[in-house]
Amino acid sequence: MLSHLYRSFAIWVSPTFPRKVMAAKDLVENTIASNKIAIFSKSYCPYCKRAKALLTSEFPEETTEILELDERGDGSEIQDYLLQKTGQRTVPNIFINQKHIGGCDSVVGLKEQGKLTVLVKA
Ligand SMILES: N[C@@H](CCC(=O)N[C@@H](CS)C(=O)NCC(=O)O)C(=O)O
Repeated sequence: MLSHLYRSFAIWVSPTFPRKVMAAKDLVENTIASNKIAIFSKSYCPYCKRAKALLTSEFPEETTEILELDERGDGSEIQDYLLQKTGQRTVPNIFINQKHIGGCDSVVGLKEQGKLTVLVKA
């Protein structure tokens, strides 16, 4: 418990902390802005695998970027920023046409309701 508190404090007082948070914010916003489909994922996550498979097979022609947060040094800053932006901490965290969609359940639900293509082609 004490070591956890110390670690949190050490991160907050670190001179690189504000820079890392800003870099994560810019990266997330640029990824969303420059792609039709942006998927913030973790490589081992089954929900992510399902959502990635669905979106890449349904829309292979669309610009899609997938960031695997567990394979990056800045993954936790990205996840923190996504929580701040969307209220969602879990992955996958998906954006289509710059609109926040949610996770795997949301994408599968939209597909089942026949609403996914409309969102992507908007
Ligand atoms: N209902 C969610 C489930 C997503 C979920 O539980 N993802 C796990 C990874 S498999 C997660 O984000 N856990 C917290 C974390 O990795 O920080 C969805 O459909 O996307």
